[in-house]
Amino acid sequence: MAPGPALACRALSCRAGGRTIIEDLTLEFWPGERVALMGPSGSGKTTLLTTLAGLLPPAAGRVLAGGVPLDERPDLRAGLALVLQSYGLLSLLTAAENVEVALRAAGRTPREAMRLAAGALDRLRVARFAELLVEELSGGQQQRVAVARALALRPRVLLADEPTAEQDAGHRALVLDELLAVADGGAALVIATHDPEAAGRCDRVIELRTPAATARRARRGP
Ligand SMILES: Nc1ncnc2c1ncn2[C@@H]1O[C@H](COP(=O)(O)OP(=O)(O)OP(=O)(O)O)[C@@H](O)[C@H]1O
Repeated sequence: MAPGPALACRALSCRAGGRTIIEDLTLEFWPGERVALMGPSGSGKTTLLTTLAGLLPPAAGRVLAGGVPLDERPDLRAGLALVLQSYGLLSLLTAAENVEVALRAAGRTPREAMRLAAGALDRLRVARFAELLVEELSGGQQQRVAVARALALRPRVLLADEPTAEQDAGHRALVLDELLAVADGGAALVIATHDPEAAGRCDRVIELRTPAATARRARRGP
C-alpha cells in the first residue's frame, strides 16, 4: 500500500438521533501514530470511532483506509479493529471463542485462531478465564477480552473506545501498554479517553467539543 495515512476522514459529518454530532471534520492517522481522542461526554467520540471503523455511514464526507474510500471497498474494513465501549462480545460464547470467531472470520485456520487467541488472552491477563462464558466475567475482564480480540487481529488501524474505563490501576497500565505497543509494529492507534495519563502517552491529542464536534485543536504530545 502506498505510503500515506493509514486512515483518514475528509469533510466528515455524522448524524445521530436527528442531530448533527460531527461536522466537516478532516483528520489523518498515520502508521505508527498514537492518537488520543478527547472531549466531554456526548461530544461524539463514539460516533466518530464507529464511523471511522466503517460501521456507521457518514452523513457527508468520506472515510479512507490507505487512501481508498471505505464505501467503495468495504473489504478494507478488515484492516480496522474497533474496541467498543460496550465491548461487543457474544455473551453465550466463551472468552476464547469470542477471540477465535473473530480470527476465523478474518481468514485464520482453526489452529492459528486458537494459538493467537490464547496468546492475546494471556497478554491481557484473562487466560485463566478463557473457557468461561463472557456473561460469567466481570466488566473489566470482558473489556480485556475485547482488547485481546482486537490485538489478536493485528489490524493496520486499532480504534479503541475508552478501553481502560473498567480497569483498576494495574490493569489500566497493562491495557494501555498493550495498546500503545501496536504502534511499534506500524499500526495506527486511536484511543477515545477521558484519562489525561493515557492521552499524555500518545503522540497527539484531538479534542472534540459539543454540540457539533469539530477538531478544536490537535497538539503534539510530550
Ligand atoms: N443512536 C443514537 N440515537 C440518538 N442519539 C445518539 C445516538 N448515538 C449517539 N447519539 C447522541 O450523539 C451524541 C454523541 O454521542 P457519543 O456517544 O458519540 O459521545 P461520546 O463523546 O462518545 O460520549 P461519552 O464520553 O459519554 O462516551 C450524544 O448527544 C448522544 O446522545
